[in-house]
Amino acid sequence: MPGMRMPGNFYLVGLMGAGKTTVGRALARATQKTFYDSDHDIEARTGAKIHMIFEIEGESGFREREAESIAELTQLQGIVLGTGGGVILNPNNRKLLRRNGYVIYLRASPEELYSRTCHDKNRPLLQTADPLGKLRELYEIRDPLYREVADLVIDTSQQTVNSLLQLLLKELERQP
Ligand SMILES: Nc1ncnc2c1ncn2[C@@H]1O[C@H](COP(=O)(O)OP(=O)(O)O)[C@@H](O)[C@H]1O
Ligand SMILES: O=C(O)C1=C[C@@H](OP(=O)(O)O)[C@@H](O)[C@H](O)C1
Ligand SMILES: [Mg+2]
Repeated sequence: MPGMRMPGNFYLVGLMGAGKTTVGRALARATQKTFYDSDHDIEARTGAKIHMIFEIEGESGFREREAESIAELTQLQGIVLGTGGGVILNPNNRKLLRRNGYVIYLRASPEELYSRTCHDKNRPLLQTADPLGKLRELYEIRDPLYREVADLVIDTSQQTVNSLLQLLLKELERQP
């Protein structure tokens, strides 16, 4: 149902390859909200790609920049926010997401996530000898954290970006 206006903010969480950026952009268009992505925000502020920030400042430097970005983006109203997959590791990020928007967890199996991300070089955590093993490890650690912050869990298995969008719009319409 394109063009449907809904109140508030929608925040998308999930692992790398879950579709936060792609589905988030489509959801923003359909709900007439402005789309933001925390990774794009960090790249715009620094003028550097995510993999470059990891190379220069390490994961901890990236996480600091990510927390700054989340603190600012969660002040905005009427947005769809695609977060980075590791955003939920920081308790303050989790608090800000829960407090300021409706949080949607896009779930997928490590195998599906692998098939969606295996050709992309801009995800430094997956540039290892065993990226599928890494995704399995991250899934174990993070799935409970995504569920902790989520108002809605959507299984993205066997769904195209468009069918997910339709499913999401139907679910969101039912919310008070
Ligand atoms: N439901 C889906 N089915 C198939 N491919 C998908 C789906 N969601 C996303 N993708 C593809 O997977 C890749 C990663 O998507 P992206 O939106 O960047 O994920 P994230 O931001 O969660 O890491 C993109 O090429 C995107 O087109
Ligand atoms: O899962 C993670 O820790 C990360 C996910 C990435 O975003 P996507 O989930 O959009 O790929 C990006 O923030 C960075 O490479 C770290
Ligand atoms: Mg993304």
